[in-house]
Amino acid sequence: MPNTATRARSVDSYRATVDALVTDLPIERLPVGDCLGLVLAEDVTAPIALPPFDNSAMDGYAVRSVDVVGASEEAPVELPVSEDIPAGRTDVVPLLPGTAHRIMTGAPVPPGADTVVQVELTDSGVDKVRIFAPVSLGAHLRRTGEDVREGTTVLDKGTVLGPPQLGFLAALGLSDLPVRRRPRVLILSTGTELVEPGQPLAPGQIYESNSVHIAAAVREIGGVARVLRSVPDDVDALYRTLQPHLKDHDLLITTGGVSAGAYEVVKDALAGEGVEFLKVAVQPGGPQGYGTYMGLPVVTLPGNPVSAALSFELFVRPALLRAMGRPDVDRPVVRAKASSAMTSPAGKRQYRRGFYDAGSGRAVPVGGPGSHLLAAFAKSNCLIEIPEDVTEVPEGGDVRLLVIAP
Ligand SMILES: Nc1nc2c(c(=O)[nH]1)N[C@H]1C(S)=C(S)[C@@H](COP(=O)(O)OP(=O)(O)OC[C@H]3O[C@@H](n4cnc5c(N)ncnc54)[C@H](O)[C@@H]3O)O[C@H]1N2
Ligand code: MOO
Repeated sequence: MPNTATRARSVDSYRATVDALVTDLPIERLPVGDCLGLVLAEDVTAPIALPPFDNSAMDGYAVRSVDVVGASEEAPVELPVSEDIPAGRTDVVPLLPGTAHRIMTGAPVPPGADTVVQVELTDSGVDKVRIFAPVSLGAHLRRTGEDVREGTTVLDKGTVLGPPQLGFLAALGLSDLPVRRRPRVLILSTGTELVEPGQPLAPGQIYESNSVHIAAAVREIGGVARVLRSVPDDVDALYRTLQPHLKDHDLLITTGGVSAGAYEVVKDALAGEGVEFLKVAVQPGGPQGYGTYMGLPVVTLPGNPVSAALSFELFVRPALLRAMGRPDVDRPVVRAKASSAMTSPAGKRQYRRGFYDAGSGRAVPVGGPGSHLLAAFAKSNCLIEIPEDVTEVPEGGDVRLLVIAP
């Protein structure tokens, strides 16, 4: 008697299941330079003002504006230069009326000065300077607190820390930040046919690529990926490989060995050990598994490379981003016109690899629906979503896209 298929879970329901598996990551204080892509766990208050002191925006001369009124090419104003103030000078020497201090960009403006004359408007004198143009009061001064006032909230809890935010927080003197730490993801590929890239390939063997893709996808969102050497279709080898690493990770991702064949190593090893196997109504990515093995949350992805990648994209990526506290768990969605007709199986949500051209508003399917078509995936920038109740999309039909690359 043929195996009767149990009803497949919907994409949305399975996404919620995987989301619930991955717990929120703990809050830690991490060095500011290690926080790229992480999320602030508390509001940040400015411990100092920015700029912290009045300083010059130009290389030139600090003066009193009244002393240079009426300066021109024909009638330059000459002032004695009594001090030289490079950036970093920390002692304070007031400017006396009728004198100038030579000053560099970023150096503190001396008390008494209210204006900076840029060097190009002078003869660059060292002991005395001739000024050839009038300068308006306050020119080229960067005032204390003009950017940030001390004690104000400058970034809110929940802010994603990109280069501008990190540079700014460093400028405030913050050496470490309260963030949800990176998820540590353990990755294990399975399959006796797999060979590491760089090694010779015997007939019947293929290069192992899933772990490279999944690890890169984990790192792209700010996670820490640890890739184990792939295991053959041997349950004991799988247990032995996993055992030493179960403790220090937040999630285990396996690929392969979850469908209906005779050598399904992941299913054989983990079914009954806290991991449940099921079918999801999606193509690619039908056979899936999830659960907790020896205390470690596990997601078992199907082995076909596009299936594994899409399963990560649809189910695991949003769960990890949410656990990191990221507000932006979903890919940008756009609507476009299909450049050619497509078919899709009834009752399954299909994700076709595609190329979205924002200029024309068209989505071009790249390659077919097959879950082995890696070259097409590598040339795609979007996933074309064909809903469960749609079996045919006509040329020019309206489609929804997930934008996955620029
Ligand atoms: N009788 C059935 N057969 C299959 C079904 C089914 O429902 N009934 N489902 C098919 C679908 S859909 C998928 S997806 C695959 C999933 O199978 P597994 O998870 O058991 O994956 P494997 O059989 O181990 O591998 C599938 C395919 O992918 C290649 N592979 C595996 N791992 C890697 C890797 N790390 N790097 C590169 N390529 C990899 C492997 O060589 C196979 O060609 O099952 C279908 N079959
Ligand atoms: O569901 Mo499989 O993942 O289509 O190739």
